[in-house]
Amino acid sequence: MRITLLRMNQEILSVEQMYRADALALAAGIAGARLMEAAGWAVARAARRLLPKGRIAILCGPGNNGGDGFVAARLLARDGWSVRVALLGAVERLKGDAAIMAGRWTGRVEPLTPDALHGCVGVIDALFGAGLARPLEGAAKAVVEEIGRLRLPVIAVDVPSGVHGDSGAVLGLAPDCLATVTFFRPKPGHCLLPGRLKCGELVVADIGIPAAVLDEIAPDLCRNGPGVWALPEIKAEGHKYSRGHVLILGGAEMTGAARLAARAARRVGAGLVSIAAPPEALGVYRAGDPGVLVASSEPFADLLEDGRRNALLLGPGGGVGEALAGKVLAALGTGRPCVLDADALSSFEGRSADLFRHLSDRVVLTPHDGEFRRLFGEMPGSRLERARHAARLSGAIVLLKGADTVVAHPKGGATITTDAPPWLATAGSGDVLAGLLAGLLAQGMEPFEAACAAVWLHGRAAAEFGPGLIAEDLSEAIPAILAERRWDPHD
Ligand SMILES: NC(=O)C1=CN([C@@H]2O[C@H](COP(=O)(O)OP(=O)(O)OC[C@H]3O[C@@H](n4cnc5c(N)ncnc54)[C@H](O)[C@@H]3O)[C@@H](O)[C@H]2O)[C@@H](O)CC1
Ligand SMILES: Nc1ncnc2c1ncn2[C@@H]1O[C@H](COP(=O)(O)OP(=O)(O)O)[C@@H](O)[C@H]1O
Ligand SMILES: [K+]
Repeated sequence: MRITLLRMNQEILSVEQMYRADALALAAGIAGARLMEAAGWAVARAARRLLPKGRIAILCGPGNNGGDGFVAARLLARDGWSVRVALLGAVERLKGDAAIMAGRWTGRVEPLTPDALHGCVGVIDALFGAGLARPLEGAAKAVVEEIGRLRLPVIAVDVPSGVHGDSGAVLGLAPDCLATVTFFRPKPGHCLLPGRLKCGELVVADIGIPAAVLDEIAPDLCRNGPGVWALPEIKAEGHKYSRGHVLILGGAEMTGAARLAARAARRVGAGLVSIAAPPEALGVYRAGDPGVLVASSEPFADLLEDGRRNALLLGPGGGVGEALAGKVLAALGTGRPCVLDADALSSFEGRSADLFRHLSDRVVLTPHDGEFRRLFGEMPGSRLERARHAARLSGAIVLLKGADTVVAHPKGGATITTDAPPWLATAGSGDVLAGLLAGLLAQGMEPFEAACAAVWLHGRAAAEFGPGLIAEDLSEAIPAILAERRWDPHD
């Protein structure tokens, strides 16, 4: 079964899917040269907007990325810009649409060397796009190094040359761009680090590929945002139990973590939040926020008996060890939606199979990279591939935290969050995320959507607050975000 993302209008296409989109557009009777003209037009438009007026170096590669460069050169020259075109390889070796576009360029074509940059105030990087197969070397490498030395502003065509479209990895080196103009839909490499940081502003240009090709391609990856989930409604006839009851397991030592999570769960709308505290720490928790219910965590099974406690969160400050592992298995045994974070994950280091056999897509695992390694070992591939693989392997939803947080469903769907600010990297911020997620689960959201929504709200709260943020601030920024009635699904 494929999972359907709500109003999936922020799709991300893999490089292979993008080639298929191209092929389907051609099969529908749209000429390749027309797509390339539109691509080059979008690049020229971005260049006019962003590059300083002066001589522009247009660096063309041996494939279709270079073809887009030739179109941009022609359009800019026609508008009176001074351009200098340099090609990697010989014009006679260009093929297909790239050869056609080189033919339509009537100016000079110089060989690609760092000299081509001299006297230029900006660069269009049309060396390699989707076809990048290996690290930059020779003349391409030398020119990109020189761009860095000269600190020239660069607009990349499709991707900064050297950035891998699927993984966001930099093969060898890639220019730091002012903007990147890609076509039809973004690719994972624009969203994952370090590629995203190389891109600068991302412009996604419509080049005439009909959106209907997506019916055939059926993408299962998208950018996270309000377009892909809907927050729970607050019902007029509701009462606190109908808004759900979150049960959070607190620890004996790190008592702040569960309290941060509890406050977040309440702010995001859970009707009730209980912290289950070890007997020796009950006093600490009882002295905390008065609106939180506090109960002894011993015996934990008793607390799980009341089915109204419909969303469970274990791990923040929980203390790594057998005791926590046992409680995790008891919580999973209820079949209720469950968030496993931090110590709940680390408690299964070296014995992850013991955990995985109890997981399902009602469970969300929320590791950062370190916890991920403890649970899943060293895995090859991009963060997207790793999160997807881990979700398949464990059977749970995996929310892999970081600057480019990935949420992956065991049956295939995934999102990447591209707009969380870096000042979220502060102690306790992960506990708040776990609390937001548990609070949304308690209100009945599907776990995958709840995970995506929690990540987005968390990032948005941090963005609204700005630098200087500490974990305690995050929950306080949530009400203003919930009050935003008009969410543009395209933003
Ligand atoms: N797919 C689409 O719908 C469209 C694609 N267009 C452009 O087409 C591009 C893809 O074109 P191509 O498939 O021709 O691929 P590229 O133009 O990215 O590069 C392919 C060529 O570069 C060589 N190459 C790859 N890595 C190299 C390296 N490190 N050093 C030296 N040579 C290397 C390959 O052997 C091949 O000859 C896109 O990035 C985009 O710019 C646009 O024209 C518009 C339409
Ligand atoms: N550079 C960054 N940019 C955006 N978000 C980040 C960055 N670094 C960390 N985060 C986010 O901050 C949170 C940190 O969580 P975590 O690592 O669990 O910290 P803690 O355990 O201290 O709460 C995660 O949501 C993560 O995605
Ligand atoms: K490029």
